[in-house]
Amino acid sequence: MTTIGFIGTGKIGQTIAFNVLMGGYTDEAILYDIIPDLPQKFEHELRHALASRRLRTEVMGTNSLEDVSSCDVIVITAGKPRKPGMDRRNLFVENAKIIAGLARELPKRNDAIYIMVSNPVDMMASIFMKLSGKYTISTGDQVETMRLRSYIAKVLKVPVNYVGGYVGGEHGDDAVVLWSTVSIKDEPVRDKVNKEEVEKYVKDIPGDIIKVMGGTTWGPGTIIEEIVRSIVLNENKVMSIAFPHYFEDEIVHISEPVVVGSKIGPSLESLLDEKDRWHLISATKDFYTFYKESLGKLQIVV
Ligand SMILES: NC(=O)c1ccc[n+]([C@@H]2O[C@H](COP(=O)([O-])OP(=O)(O)OC[C@H]3O[C@@H](n4cnc5c(N)ncnc54)[C@H](O)[C@@H]3O)[C@@H](O)[C@H]2O)c1
Repeated sequence: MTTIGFIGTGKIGQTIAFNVLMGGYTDEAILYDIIPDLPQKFEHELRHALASRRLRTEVMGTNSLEDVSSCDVIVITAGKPRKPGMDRRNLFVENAKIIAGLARELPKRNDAIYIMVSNPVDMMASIFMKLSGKYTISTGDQVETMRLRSYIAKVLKVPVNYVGGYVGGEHGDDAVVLWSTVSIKDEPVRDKVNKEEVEKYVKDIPGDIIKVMGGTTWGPGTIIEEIVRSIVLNENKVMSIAFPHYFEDEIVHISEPVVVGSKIGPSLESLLDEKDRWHLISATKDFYTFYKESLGKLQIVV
């Protein structure tokens, strides 16, 4: 029996929950938000969709955090989204307060897996794990990884399943394409693509979507569902998600290709070339510097 909890049922929370429930692999879902009646009405929407698909998943909308306590996997999307032109890191203070509150208030199960989605996602995962002591991952650069593959497939006019490769580091503007992993039909990509153009696309496209559509929903909503599925069904897929790394005196969440199943790991970092590994170390240091400074500003909360 698997129960999945969703903390936050706004735009991205709804999309992930819908995708997960339509996958038919969970027995129960608990939907939680602070907005009165929102999760309850979303519950009805999902019940109608489940009836149409003839799926027997139980679903409950609630405004009580206590109800999420028995879940096996908990997806956290609570928090503010960025506005057009805004950097994800600008959300740090506002969202850290929400995430710190959840880390303190959420009745915890020791063996649950917490999946952070709220931005800046990797730092929110680190804060949640630091304050709650519970194992937390972040959706990290799996979203960028799919943006990378889709763009290369489009420019080279090849089926997207021919394209391999991962993006790593911190989710957002500092993400790095791990070029030693990028391949077409298992052959290294070499100079078949304009690397600068690819990197620009991966970084710019979410902001461009936000300008027109108000937020990114369908891409991340589907990609994050795949992370949930890989954990629940123990599929052991290699994905570029961020998991806890111990650096200096902090836990930091940095993405690199790693096996994702009911347990996270092993990492495939040792298979990357020297340049890509150097980029990951540099991303870790940069993360740490910003994170430490920002934690300092949050002294009242943390
Ligand atoms: N990791 C990714 O790839 C990715 C992709 C898309 C969005 N996001 C991030 O996800 C977050 C949510 O985005 P959105 O578009 O769904 O925003 P949204 O405003 O539509 O939804 C956020 C929801 O969080 C709820 N909320 C706020 N505080 C809460 C609390 N303490 N407990 C429970 N719920 C609470 C709000 O009531 C709201 O319903 C943002 O930080 C956004 O940047 C991340």
